[in-house]
Amino acid sequence: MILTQLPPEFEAARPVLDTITAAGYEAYFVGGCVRDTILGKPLHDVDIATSAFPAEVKALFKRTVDTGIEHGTVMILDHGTGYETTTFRTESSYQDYRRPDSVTFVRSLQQDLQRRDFTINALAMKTSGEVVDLFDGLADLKAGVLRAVGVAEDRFHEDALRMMRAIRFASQLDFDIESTTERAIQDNAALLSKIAVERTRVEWEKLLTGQAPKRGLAALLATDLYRYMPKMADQRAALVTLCDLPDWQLPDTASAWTLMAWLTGCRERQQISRLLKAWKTSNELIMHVEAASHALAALKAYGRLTARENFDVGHTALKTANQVATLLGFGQSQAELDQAYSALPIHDKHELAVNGGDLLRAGLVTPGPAMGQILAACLAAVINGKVKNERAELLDFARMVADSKSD
Ligand SMILES: Nc1ccn([C@@H]2O[C@H](COP(=O)(O)OP(=O)(O)OP(=O)(O)O)[C@@H](O)[C@H]2O)c(=O)n1
Ligand SMILES: [Mg+2]
Repeated sequence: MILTQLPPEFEAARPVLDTITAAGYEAYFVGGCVRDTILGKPLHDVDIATSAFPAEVKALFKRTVDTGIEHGTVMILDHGTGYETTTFRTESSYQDYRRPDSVTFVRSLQQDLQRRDFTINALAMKTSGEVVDLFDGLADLKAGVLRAVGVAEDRFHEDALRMMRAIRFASQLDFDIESTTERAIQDNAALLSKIAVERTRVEWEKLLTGQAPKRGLAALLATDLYRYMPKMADQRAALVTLCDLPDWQLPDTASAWTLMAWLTGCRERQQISRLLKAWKTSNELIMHVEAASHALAALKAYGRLTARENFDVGHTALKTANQVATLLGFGQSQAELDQAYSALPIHDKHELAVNGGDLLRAGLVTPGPAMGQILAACLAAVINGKVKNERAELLDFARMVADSKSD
Protein backbone atom coordinates (compact mmCIF):
# COMPACT_ATOMS: atom_id res chain seq x y z
CA MET A 1 0.00 0.00 0.00
CA ILE A 2 1.25 3.47 -0.86
CA LEU A 3 -0.45 6.52 0.57
CA THR A 4 -0.37 9.26 -2.01
CA GLN A 5 -1.55 12.09 0.15
CA LEU A 6 0.16 12.43 3.50
CA PRO A 7 -1.32 14.58 6.26
CA PRO A 8 0.43 17.91 6.91
CA GLU A 9 2.01 16.56 10.13
CA PHE A 10 3.94 14.03 8.05
CA GLU A 11 4.93 16.60 5.46
CA ALA A 12 6.31 18.76 8.25
CA ALA A 13 8.32 15.84 9.63
CA ARG A 14 9.71 14.82 6.23
CA PRO A 15 12.98 16.83 6.54
CA VAL A 16 13.72 15.11 9.85
CA LEU A 17 13.44 11.64 8.32
CA ASP A 18 15.36 12.78 5.25
CA THR A 19 18.23 13.96 7.43
CA ILE A 20 18.42 10.55 9.10
CA THR A 21 18.25 8.57 5.86
CA ALA A 22 20.77 10.87 4.13
CA ALA A 23 23.23 9.85 6.86
CA GLY A 24 22.77 6.22 5.86
CA TYR A 25 20.29 5.04 8.51
CA GLU A 26 16.71 3.87 8.11
CA ALA A 27 13.85 5.99 9.41
CA TYR A 28 10.10 5.39 9.38
CA PHE A 29 6.91 6.84 10.71
CA VAL A 30 5.58 4.20 13.02
CA GLY A 31 2.76 3.11 15.33
CA GLY A 32 -0.40 5.04 16.09
CA CYS A 33 0.24 7.83 13.62
CA VAL A 34 0.35 5.41 10.69
CA ARG A 35 -2.74 3.59 11.95
CA ASP A 36 -4.70 6.81 12.40
CA THR A 37 -3.67 8.18 9.00
CA ILE A 38 -4.95 5.08 7.24
CA LEU A 39 -8.17 5.30 9.26
CA GLY A 40 -8.50 8.97 8.29
CA LYS A 41 -8.41 10.07 11.92
CA PRO A 42 -6.68 13.20 13.20
CA LEU A 43 -3.11 12.71 14.44
CA HIS A 44 -1.90 13.81 17.83
CA ASP A 45 1.74 12.86 17.64
CA VAL A 46 4.15 11.64 14.99
CA ASP A 47 6.51 8.89 16.15
CA ILE A 48 9.65 7.94 14.29
CA ALA A 49 11.56 4.65 14.44
CA THR A 50 15.14 4.47 13.21
CA SER A 51 18.11 2.16 12.91
CA ALA A 52 20.36 4.96 14.22
CA PHE A 53 21.41 4.64 17.86
CA PRO A 54 20.49 7.54 20.16
CA ALA A 55 24.00 9.05 20.06
CA GLU A 56 23.91 8.86 16.27
CA VAL A 57 20.54 10.61 16.15
CA LYS A 58 21.80 13.33 18.46
CA ALA A 59 24.83 13.90 16.29
CA LEU A 60 22.60 14.67 13.31
CA PHE A 61 20.45 17.41 14.84
CA LYS A 62 21.14 20.73 16.51
CA ARG A 63 18.41 20.46 19.06
CA THR A 64 17.41 17.25 20.79
CA VAL A 65 16.07 16.35 24.22
CA ASP A 66 16.81 13.08 26.03
CA THR A 67 13.17 12.24 26.79
CA GLY A 68 13.83 8.53 27.29
CA ILE A 69 17.32 7.88 26.20
CA GLU A 70 17.64 4.63 28.14
CA HIS A 71 14.74 3.24 26.06
CA GLY A 72 16.34 4.64 22.94
CA THR A 73 14.06 7.66 22.63
CA VAL A 74 15.38 11.08 21.70
CA MET A 75 13.11 13.99 20.92
CA ILE A 76 14.19 15.93 17.87
CA LEU A 77 13.10 19.57 17.90
CA ASP A 78 12.38 20.92 14.47
CA HIS A 79 10.64 24.23 13.80
CA GLY A 80 8.92 24.19 17.17
CA THR A 81 7.68 20.61 16.89
CA GLY A 82 9.11 17.71 18.88
CA TYR A 83 9.47 14.30 17.24
CA GLU A 84 9.93 11.27 19.47
CA THR A 85 12.53 9.22 17.66
CA THR A 86 13.19 5.71 18.96
CA THR A 87 15.94 3.35 17.96
CA PHE A 88 14.73 -0.03 16.69
CA ARG A 89 14.70 -2.29 19.70
CA THR A 90 13.56 -5.73 20.72
CA GLU A 91 12.32 -6.49 24.19
CA SER A 92 9.74 -4.11 25.53
CA SER A 93 10.92 -1.86 28.28
CA TYR A 94 7.48 -0.39 28.96
CA GLN A 95 7.02 -2.75 31.83
CA ASP A 96 9.84 -1.76 34.06
CA TYR A 97 11.41 1.62 33.80
CA ARG A 98 13.89 0.69 36.51
CA ARG A 99 15.38 -1.90 34.25
CA PRO A 100 16.53 0.02 31.23
CA ASP A 101 18.93 -2.80 30.46
CA SER A 102 15.91 -4.83 29.33
CA VAL A 103 16.13 -2.91 26.02
CA THR A 104 18.20 -4.27 23.23
CA PHE A 105 18.82 -1.98 20.31
CA VAL A 106 18.74 -3.64 16.94
CA ARG A 107 19.28 -2.50 13.37
CA SER A 108 16.22 -4.15 11.86
CA LEU A 109 12.75 -2.74 11.49
CA GLN A 110 11.23 -6.19 11.49
CA GLN A 111 12.52 -6.95 15.00
CA ASP A 112 11.23 -3.61 16.19
CA LEU A 113 7.74 -4.12 14.79
CA GLN A 114 7.63 -7.63 16.20
CA ARG A 115 7.71 -6.41 19.82
CA ARG A 116 4.83 -3.96 19.33
CA ASP A 117 1.42 -4.64 20.81
CA PHE A 118 -1.14 -5.07 18.03
CA THR A 119 -0.83 -5.67 14.32
CA ILE A 120 -2.61 -2.37 13.56
CA ASN A 121 0.08 -0.62 15.65
CA ALA A 122 2.93 -2.50 14.01
CA LEU A 123 2.74 -0.58 10.75
CA ALA A 124 5.56 1.61 9.53
CA MET A 125 5.62 4.10 6.70
CA LYS A 126 8.40 5.59 4.59
CA THR A 127 8.38 9.25 3.60
CA SER A 128 7.37 8.03 0.12
CA GLY A 129 4.04 6.98 1.64
CA GLU A 130 4.89 3.29 1.26
CA VAL A 131 3.45 1.30 4.15
CA VAL A 132 5.57 -1.52 5.57
CA ASP A 133 3.15 -4.17 6.76
CA LEU A 134 4.99 -7.22 8.05
CA PHE A 135 2.22 -8.58 10.30
CA ASP A 136 -0.91 -8.10 8.21
CA GLY A 137 -1.91 -5.03 10.13
CA LEU A 138 -3.58 -3.54 7.07
CA ALA A 139 -5.95 -6.48 6.75
CA ASP A 140 -6.82 -6.21 10.46
CA LEU A 141 -7.29 -2.48 10.12
CA LYS A 142 -9.67 -3.04 7.26
CA ALA A 143 -11.57 -5.78 9.09
CA GLY A 144 -11.66 -3.84 12.34
CA VAL A 145 -9.73 -6.41 14.35
CA LEU A 146 -7.33 -6.05 17.28
CA ARG A 147 -4.83 -8.86 17.18
CA ALA A 148 -1.65 -9.12 19.21
CA VAL A 149 1.55 -9.32 17.20
CA GLY A 150 2.82 -12.91 17.41
CA VAL A 151 2.07 -14.70 20.68
CA ALA A 152 -0.44 -12.61 22.65
CA GLU A 153 0.68 -13.97 26.03
CA ASP A 154 4.23 -12.79 25.37
CA ARG A 155 3.08 -9.30 24.40
CA PHE A 156 1.02 -9.01 27.60
CA HIS A 157 3.86 -10.30 29.75
CA GLU A 158 6.13 -7.64 28.28
CA ASP A 159 3.62 -4.99 29.28
CA ALA A 160 0.36 -5.85 31.02
CA LEU A 161 -1.05 -2.42 30.21
CA ARG A 162 -1.49 -3.69 26.68
CA MET A 163 -4.54 -5.65 27.88
CA MET A 164 -6.16 -2.36 28.85
CA ARG A 165 -5.01 -0.87 25.57
CA ALA A 166 -6.71 -3.64 23.59
CA ILE A 167 -9.99 -2.90 25.29
CA ARG A 168 -9.52 0.85 24.99
CA PHE A 169 -8.90 0.54 21.23
CA ALA A 170 -12.01 -1.65 20.92
CA SER A 171 -13.98 1.32 22.26
CA GLN A 172 -12.04 4.09 20.52
CA LEU A 173 -11.98 2.46 17.09
CA ASP A 174 -15.11 0.30 17.41
CA PHE A 175 -12.99 -2.81 16.71
CA ASP A 176 -13.34 -6.47 17.64
CA ILE A 177 -10.73 -8.19 19.76
CA GLU A 178 -9.61 -11.34 17.98
CA SER A 179 -10.45 -14.43 20.01
CA THR A 180 -6.93 -15.71 20.82
CA THR A 181 -5.94 -12.22 21.90
CA GLU A 182 -9.06 -11.89 24.04
CA ARG A 183 -8.42 -15.29 25.58
CA ALA A 184 -4.88 -14.20 26.49
CA ILE A 185 -6.30 -11.14 28.24
CA GLN A 186 -8.62 -13.36 30.23
CA ASP A 187 -5.78 -15.70 31.17
CA ASN A 188 -3.39 -12.91 32.18
CA ALA A 189 -5.81 -10.33 33.58
CA ALA A 190 -4.30 -10.43 37.08
CA LEU A 191 -1.05 -8.98 35.72
CA LEU A 192 -2.83 -5.63 35.41
CA SER A 193 -2.61 -5.10 39.17
CA LYS A 194 1.15 -4.61 38.78
CA ILE A 195 0.74 -1.66 36.45
CA ALA A 196 1.00 1.93 37.73
CA VAL A 197 -2.50 3.25 38.37
CA GLU A 198 -1.86 6.39 36.34
CA ARG A 199 -1.22 4.35 33.21
CA THR A 200 -4.33 2.23 33.72
CA ARG A 201 -6.36 5.38 34.33
CA VAL A 202 -5.41 6.93 31.00
CA GLU A 203 -6.66 3.83 29.18
CA TRP A 204 -9.83 3.66 31.28
CA GLU A 205 -10.64 7.28 30.48
CA LYS A 206 -10.00 6.73 26.78
CA LEU A 207 -12.24 3.66 26.89
CA LEU A 208 -15.13 5.49 28.56
CA THR A 209 -14.92 8.48 26.22
CA GLY A 210 -14.44 6.37 23.07
CA GLN A 211 -16.92 6.06 20.23
CA ALA A 212 -18.07 2.54 21.15
CA PRO A 213 -17.71 2.35 24.94
CA LYS A 214 -20.18 -0.51 25.26
CA ARG A 215 -17.91 -2.61 23.11
CA GLY A 216 -14.96 -1.94 25.40
CA LEU A 217 -17.03 -2.59 28.51
CA ALA A 218 -18.34 -5.87 27.11
CA ALA A 219 -14.73 -6.96 26.56
CA LEU A 220 -13.82 -5.83 30.06
CA LEU A 221 -16.60 -8.04 31.42
CA ALA A 222 -15.87 -10.98 29.14
CA THR A 223 -12.21 -11.07 30.18
CA ASP A 224 -12.72 -10.14 33.87
CA LEU A 225 -10.00 -7.53 33.44
CA TYR A 226 -12.10 -5.00 35.39
CA ARG A 227 -11.45 -7.02 38.55
CA TYR A 228 -7.87 -5.79 38.55
CA MET A 229 -8.69 -2.12 38.14
CA PRO A 230 -8.71 0.06 41.30
CA LYS A 231 -11.95 -0.18 43.28
CA MET A 232 -13.63 -2.15 40.53
CA ALA A 233 -13.41 -5.76 41.69
CA ASP A 234 -16.97 -5.70 43.06
CA GLN A 235 -18.47 -3.54 40.36
CA ARG A 236 -19.61 -6.06 37.81
CA ALA A 237 -23.23 -4.96 38.20
CA ALA A 238 -22.36 -1.33 37.50
CA LEU A 239 -20.57 -2.31 34.29
CA VAL A 240 -23.47 -4.52 33.22
CA THR A 241 -25.83 -1.58 33.77
CA LEU A 242 -23.69 0.53 31.45
CA CYS A 243 -23.71 -2.17 28.79
CA ASP A 244 -27.49 -2.45 28.97
CA LEU A 245 -28.18 1.26 28.49
CA PRO A 246 -29.12 2.43 25.00
CA ASP A 247 -26.08 3.55 22.99
CA TRP A 248 -24.27 6.39 24.69
CA GLN A 249 -21.14 8.48 24.49
CA LEU A 250 -19.32 10.62 27.01
CA PRO A 251 -17.75 13.94 26.03
CA ASP A 252 -14.93 14.14 28.58
CA THR A 253 -13.22 12.59 31.57
CA ALA A 254 -15.21 14.65 34.08
CA SER A 255 -18.48 13.13 32.85
CA ALA A 256 -16.88 9.69 32.74
CA TRP A 257 -15.88 9.88 36.40
CA THR A 258 -19.19 11.39 37.46
CA LEU A 259 -20.91 8.46 35.82
CA MET A 260 -18.59 5.93 37.46
CA ALA A 261 -19.03 7.53 40.88
CA TRP A 262 -22.79 7.41 40.47
CA LEU A 263 -22.97 3.83 39.26
CA THR A 264 -20.68 2.56 41.97
CA GLY A 265 -22.88 4.17 44.58
CA CYS A 266 -20.55 6.98 45.63
CA ARG A 267 -22.87 9.80 46.68
CA GLU A 268 -21.08 11.43 49.60
CA ARG A 269 -18.14 13.72 49.00
CA GLN A 270 -15.86 11.40 50.94
CA GLN A 271 -16.81 8.34 48.94
CA ILE A 272 -16.27 10.19 45.68
CA SER A 273 -12.93 11.49 46.78
CA ARG A 274 -11.85 8.04 47.96
CA LEU A 275 -12.76 6.52 44.59
CA LEU A 276 -10.92 9.16 42.58
CA LYS A 277 -7.92 9.16 44.88
CA ALA A 278 -7.59 5.43 44.37
CA TRP A 279 -7.29 6.25 40.67
CA LYS A 280 -4.86 9.10 41.40
CA THR A 281 -6.79 11.77 39.56
CA SER A 282 -6.08 15.47 40.09
CA ASN A 283 -7.68 17.37 42.97
CA GLU A 284 -9.27 19.66 40.43
CA LEU A 285 -11.09 16.73 38.86
CA ILE A 286 -12.17 15.45 42.27
CA MET A 287 -13.77 18.81 43.04
CA HIS A 288 -15.50 18.91 39.68
CA VAL A 289 -16.88 15.39 40.08
CA GLU A 290 -18.06 16.12 43.64
CA ALA A 291 -19.98 19.16 42.42
CA ALA A 292 -21.39 17.33 39.40
CA SER A 293 -22.44 14.39 41.58
CA HIS A 294 -24.30 16.76 43.88
CA ALA A 295 -26.15 18.22 40.90
CA LEU A 296 -26.83 14.76 39.53
CA ALA A 297 -28.52 13.72 42.77
CA ALA A 298 -30.71 16.85 42.64
CA LEU A 299 -31.64 16.17 39.01
CA LYS A 300 -32.55 12.61 39.87
CA ALA A 301 -34.66 13.56 42.90
CA TYR A 302 -36.32 16.80 41.73
CA GLY A 303 -35.45 17.28 38.04
CA ARG A 304 -34.01 20.68 38.93
CA LEU A 305 -31.60 22.48 41.23
CA THR A 306 -32.41 25.07 43.84
CA ALA A 307 -30.78 28.49 43.44
CA ARG A 308 -28.35 27.60 46.18
CA GLU A 309 -27.42 24.30 44.51
CA ASN A 310 -26.93 26.05 41.19
CA PHE A 311 -24.65 28.58 42.85
CA ASP A 312 -22.62 25.96 44.70
CA VAL A 313 -22.33 23.56 41.78
CA GLY A 314 -21.37 26.09 39.11
CA HIS A 315 -22.08 26.00 35.41
CA THR A 316 -19.47 23.52 34.14
CA ALA A 317 -20.28 20.86 36.73
CA LEU A 318 -23.99 21.41 36.09
CA LYS A 319 -23.43 20.67 32.43
CA THR A 320 -21.43 17.57 33.27
CA ALA A 321 -24.24 16.40 35.57
CA ASN A 322 -26.90 16.83 32.91
CA GLN A 323 -24.83 14.95 30.34
CA VAL A 324 -24.62 12.03 32.74
CA ALA A 325 -28.28 12.36 33.73
CA THR A 326 -29.24 12.22 30.06
CA LEU A 327 -27.28 9.02 29.59
CA LEU A 328 -29.00 7.56 32.65
CA GLY A 329 -32.43 8.55 31.41
CA PHE A 330 -33.27 11.50 33.66
CA GLY A 331 -31.66 14.39 31.79
CA GLN A 332 -33.33 17.80 31.60
CA SER A 333 -33.37 20.40 28.86
CA GLN A 334 -29.89 21.94 28.94
CA ALA A 335 -31.34 25.25 27.74
CA GLU A 336 -33.70 25.38 30.70
CA LEU A 337 -30.94 24.50 33.13
CA ASP A 338 -28.74 27.18 31.58
CA GLN A 339 -31.54 29.68 31.95
CA ALA A 340 -32.09 28.87 35.62
CA TYR A 341 -28.37 29.20 36.19
CA SER A 342 -28.10 32.53 34.37
CA ALA A 343 -31.05 33.83 36.39
CA LEU A 344 -29.03 33.61 39.63
CA PRO A 345 -28.58 37.11 41.07
CA ILE A 346 -24.86 36.42 41.50
CA HIS A 347 -22.61 33.60 40.31
CA ASP A 348 -19.63 34.04 42.60
CA LYS A 349 -19.31 35.12 46.20
CA HIS A 350 -16.93 37.91 45.23
CA GLU A 351 -19.86 39.58 43.46
CA LEU A 352 -21.59 40.19 46.79
CA ALA A 353 -22.09 43.98 47.15
CA VAL A 354 -20.75 44.07 50.73
CA ASN A 355 -17.60 42.67 52.26
CA GLY A 356 -16.14 42.34 55.75
CA GLY A 357 -14.62 45.82 55.62
CA ASP A 358 -18.03 47.35 54.87
CA LEU A 359 -19.52 45.62 57.90
CA LEU A 360 -16.69 46.85 60.15
CA ARG A 361 -16.90 50.44 58.93
CA ALA A 362 -20.68 50.41 59.45
CA GLY A 363 -19.97 49.36 63.04
CA LEU A 364 -22.11 46.25 62.65
CA VAL A 365 -19.58 43.79 63.87
CA THR A 366 -16.08 43.34 65.23
CA PRO A 367 -13.58 41.04 63.51
CA GLY A 368 -14.20 37.37 64.38
CA PRO A 369 -16.44 34.45 63.55
CA ALA A 370 -19.61 36.56 63.76
CA MET A 371 -18.48 38.49 60.71
CA GLY A 372 -18.23 35.33 58.63
CA GLN A 373 -21.68 34.27 59.76
CA ILE A 374 -23.24 37.59 58.83
CA LEU A 375 -21.58 37.57 55.42
CA ALA A 376 -22.81 34.01 54.85
CA ALA A 377 -26.33 35.12 55.75
CA CYS A 378 -26.05 38.01 53.27
CA LEU A 379 -24.84 35.68 50.56
CA ALA A 380 -27.67 33.20 51.18
CA ALA A 381 -30.26 36.00 51.17
CA VAL A 382 -29.00 37.32 47.83
CA ILE A 383 -28.80 33.88 46.21
CA ASN A 384 -32.33 33.07 47.34
CA GLY A 385 -33.65 36.40 46.07
CA LYS A 386 -34.67 37.65 49.52
CA VAL A 387 -32.43 40.71 49.40
CA LYS A 388 -31.18 42.64 46.37
CA ASN A 389 -27.45 42.59 45.80
CA GLU A 390 -27.15 46.29 46.64
CA ARG A 391 -24.96 47.82 49.30
CA ALA A 392 -27.56 49.80 51.23
CA GLU A 393 -30.10 46.99 51.33
CA LEU A 394 -27.47 44.47 52.31
CA LEU A 395 -26.21 46.70 55.14
CA ASP A 396 -29.77 46.97 56.46
CA PHE A 397 -30.12 43.24 56.24
CA ALA A 398 -26.74 42.70 57.93
CA ARG A 399 -27.80 45.03 60.74
CA MET A 400 -30.91 42.95 61.27
CA VAL A 401 -28.90 39.75 61.40
CA ALA A 402 -26.36 41.33 63.78
CA ASP A 403 -29.15 42.58 66.07
CA SER A 404 -30.83 39.20 66.17
CA LYS A 405 -27.49 37.66 67.12
CA SER A 406 -26.88 40.01 70.01
CA ASP A 407 -30.39 39.40 71.39
N1 LIG B 1 2.29 -0.60 25.72
C1 LIG B 1 2.62 -0.25 24.49
C2 LIG B 1 2.54 1.09 24.09
C3 LIG B 1 2.91 1.41 22.81
N2 LIG B 1 3.34 0.47 21.95
C4 LIG B 1 3.77 0.81 20.58
O1 LIG B 1 4.13 2.20 20.53
C5 LIG B 1 3.27 2.92 19.64
C6 LIG B 1 2.99 4.31 20.17
O2 LIG B 1 2.47 4.25 21.47
P1 LIG B 1 1.37 5.25 22.04
O3 LIG B 1 1.54 6.61 21.48
O4 LIG B 1 1.33 5.05 23.51
O5 LIG B 1 -0.01 4.62 21.51
P2 LIG B 1 -0.71 4.78 20.14
O6 LIG B 1 -0.92 3.42 19.55
O7 LIG B 1 0.00 5.77 19.30
O8 LIG B 1 -2.14 5.31 20.55
P3 LIG B 1 -2.58 6.82 20.86
O9 LIG B 1 -3.44 7.18 19.71
O10 LIG B 1 -3.35 6.75 22.11
O11 LIG B 1 -1.33 7.64 20.98
C7 LIG B 1 2.06 2.03 19.50
O12 LIG B 1 1.35 2.26 18.31
C8 LIG B 1 2.67 0.64 19.54
O13 LIG B 1 3.29 0.33 18.32
C9 LIG B 1 3.40 -0.86 22.35
O14 LIG B 1 3.76 -1.71 21.55
N3 LIG B 1 3.04 -1.20 23.62
MG1 LIG C 1 0.57 7.76 19.91
